Amino acid sequence: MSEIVLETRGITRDYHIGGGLFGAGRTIHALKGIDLTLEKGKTLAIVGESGCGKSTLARIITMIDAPTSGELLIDGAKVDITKKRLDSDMRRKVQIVFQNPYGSLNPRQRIGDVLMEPLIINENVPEAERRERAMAMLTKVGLQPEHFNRYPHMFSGGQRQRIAIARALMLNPRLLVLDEPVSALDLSVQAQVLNLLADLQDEFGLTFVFISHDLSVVRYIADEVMVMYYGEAVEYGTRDEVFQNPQHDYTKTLFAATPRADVESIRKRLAAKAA
Ligand SMILES: Nc1ncnc2c1ncn2[C@@H]1O[C@H](COP(=O)(O)OP(=O)(O)OP(=O)(O)O)[C@@H](O)[C@H]1O
Repeated sequence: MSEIVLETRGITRDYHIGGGLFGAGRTIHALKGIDLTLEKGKTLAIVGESGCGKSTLARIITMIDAPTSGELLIDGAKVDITKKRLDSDMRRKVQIVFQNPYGSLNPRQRIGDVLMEPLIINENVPEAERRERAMAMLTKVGLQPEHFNRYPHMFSGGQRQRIAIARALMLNPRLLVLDEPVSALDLSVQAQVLNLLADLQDEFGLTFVFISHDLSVVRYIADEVMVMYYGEAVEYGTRDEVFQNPQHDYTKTLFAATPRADVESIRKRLAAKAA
C-alpha cells in the first residue's frame, strides 16, 4: 500500500493589505483551494511565475504559516499550527532548503556547528554522537570530514547548497521542500546538486516538493507537476501527462516558451474570461 506523506485539502490563504481606520483595504487571494496528495519517495514540482503563490504554499507546508482555510496533513495527521506548541515531532518531519545558500548560512558558524545545531535544539544527543552524525552527513552530501571546522565563505555556491541540504537532513525528515534550490548555481553545478538530491531521495526514501520556474529542471526531477496561476492549481498530474498534454492556456504558453508579450495577452484573455 502506498504511504501518503503530504496532503492538502482546499488550502486557501488570503492576505489583507492596506485599510486602516477609514479604508476597507484589499484582500489578495494568494491560494485558492489547493488540493494535493504526495506519496512517499515521490517528487512534486510546483511551477509558475512570480507571485502565483508558490512560496505561500511552501510556507504552509513547512508549517511556518497557517492557511486561511483548508487542511494540511503530514503522514495522515492533521496539522494545526495555531496550537500553542505544535508537536516537535511533526515539525521535524518537514524541512526546507532555500534558493540562496549564501543567505541561509550564518557566516560566523563553522560547518560542523551548522550541522550539529538541529541535534542540540531537537534531540538530547551526546556531543560525541552529534559529531559523528554530522561527519557522516558531510560525506553523504559529497563533502569531506576536514570541512567540519571551516566557515561558509570558504565554500563554493554548490558546496554551500550541499551544506544546506545536509543541515535539512540532520533530523531525518520525511519531506523536503526545495525552494528553487539550484536556481542560483551555474549550470554544471546545478546538474551535480540535482543528482545528489536524486541519490539522497533513494537512499533515505525522501519525499520532495520542488519549487522551480525552470522547466528543464522540472522535467528532469519531477514525478508529478503542479502548475500554479494566480493562486490556483491550473494543472496537476504526472510529469508526462502535464508535459505531453497541457490543458490550460497558461501552461501551453509556458511550455511553448513564447515571448513575454504572448504570455501577457493570454493573461489578459483569461482575466477577461473570469470577469
Ligand atoms: N506577507 C504578505 N502580505 C501581503 N501579500 C503577500 C504576502 N506574501 C505574499 N503576498 C502576495 O501573495 C501572492 C503570492 O505570493 P508568493 O510569494 O506566494 O508567490 P510566488 O509564486 O512564490 O512568487 P516568487 O516566485 O516571486 O516568490 C502575491 O500576490 C504576493 O504579492
